[in-house]
Amino acid sequence: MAPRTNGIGVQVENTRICVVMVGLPARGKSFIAQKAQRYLTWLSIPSATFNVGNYRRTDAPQPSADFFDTNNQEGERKRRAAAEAAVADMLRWFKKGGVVGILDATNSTKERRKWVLDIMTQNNIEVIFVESRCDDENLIMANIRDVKTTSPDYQGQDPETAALDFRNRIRNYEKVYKSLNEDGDEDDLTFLKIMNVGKQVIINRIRDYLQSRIVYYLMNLHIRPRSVWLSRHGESMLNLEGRIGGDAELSHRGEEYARKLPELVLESVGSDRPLTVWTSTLKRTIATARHLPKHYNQLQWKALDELDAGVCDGMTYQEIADLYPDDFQARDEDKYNYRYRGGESYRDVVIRLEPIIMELERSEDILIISHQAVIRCIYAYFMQKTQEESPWVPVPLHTLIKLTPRAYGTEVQTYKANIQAVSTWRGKGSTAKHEDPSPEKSLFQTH
Ligand SMILES: Nc1ncnc2c1ncn2[C@@H]1O[C@H](COP(=O)(O)OP(=O)(O)OP(=O)(O)O)[C@@H](O)[C@H]1O
Repeated sequence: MAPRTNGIGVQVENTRICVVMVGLPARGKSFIAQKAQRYLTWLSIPSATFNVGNYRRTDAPQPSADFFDTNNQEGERKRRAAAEAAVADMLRWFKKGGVVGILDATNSTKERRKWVLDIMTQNNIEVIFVESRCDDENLIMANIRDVKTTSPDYQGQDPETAALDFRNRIRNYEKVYKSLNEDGDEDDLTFLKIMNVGKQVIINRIRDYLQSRIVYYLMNLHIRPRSVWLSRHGESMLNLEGRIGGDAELSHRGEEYARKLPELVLESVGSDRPLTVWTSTLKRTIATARHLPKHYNQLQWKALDELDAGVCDGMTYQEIADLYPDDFQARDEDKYNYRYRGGESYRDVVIRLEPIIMELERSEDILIISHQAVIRCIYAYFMQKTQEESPWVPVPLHTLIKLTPRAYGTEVQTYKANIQAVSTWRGKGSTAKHEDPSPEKSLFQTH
């Protein structure tokens, strides 16, 4: 059997990594875990998160702070049982082909970390500990209000009482908490310690490529409020003819969209704070960005160029179906993996977009003007679309999409320019030049 590879080209046949989160409550462990899982899944690396709190809730659905007191034996027993159940499930999942399993729990004592390390090592699974430390009281309280008072642990309770109880829960953990290698005797462990949301990071004994990708990604995360805007170029001359690829000029209506875009952006930003604009290197995206304010920084990325249709570049779908019927069918059957002859697949596009995603994570407000397939891939990253779904997502022309990352997900808003354009969406099996996606396919709530 050929070795399994994935979106970052790593052979993962023998690699299995358990990422063990470490840190007091409300330090963003679940936030970090779900982002890492989303990134790895997007790159086709089988990954899953095992949240010990979810296991504990089956036995203790709404515990008060004293449940987490280390002198509470009943509480200790139940928390230990929850950790054991999560680890057992993770091991079963690894046996079925999992590659990166994330253990989302406080793991705040050396004993607990050693326990996980021993089990994983016995099963030939590498372990990286990822600790989030934060001593910014304001941020901790904001986190508690943001996500903890609405947690199932406090369902139906007064938010202020819940926040207070959660603060007390943290105090119970603080009594026994040991930061990674705090006493100098965990120096052999592989770990990443993130202090105050990346102000300082410590990296210890990172070994292979996949470990270093995970660490690099996590080092780049930030939580400053921001949005990412996505727009396709204005309608092009080839869009009018229903031809794919090429490097055409904008149509008359496409030009109109380019002129309207600054107003649309201003409306959706809600202030005159400047955005950084990334376009592809193709004429139609550069022309679409041309009327944006001069004080917006603009950058062209080759990685944002449209999916390369190889020998089919410049053809209509009907021409492709006539000339390459087997290819046409193969693409419909597995659009994510189908690679045009001499061109690219969606999978290839995701690989070349990986540096874009990394840069997006590091950045603040960015407006990306790119192409249908590329925007589908970026959208899939933020919205966790599967490989089956993402190549079919309708991304209409003359529409601005605003993505705003939140604690555990991404909010989407769309702004229509109300300038007519052809539809370039195509349903499975169809060779129509311009087909409207059925209303239920329309994903976006429009402004
Ligand atoms: N590195 C970080 N340091 C502090 N806060 C962060 C960090 N990363 C994300 N956050 C914030 O943490 C909040 C989410 O908290 P989260 O639920 O992930 O905490 P947790 O550590 O998993 O808590 P618990 O142990 O109770 O599950 C979000 O509001 C997010 O903005």
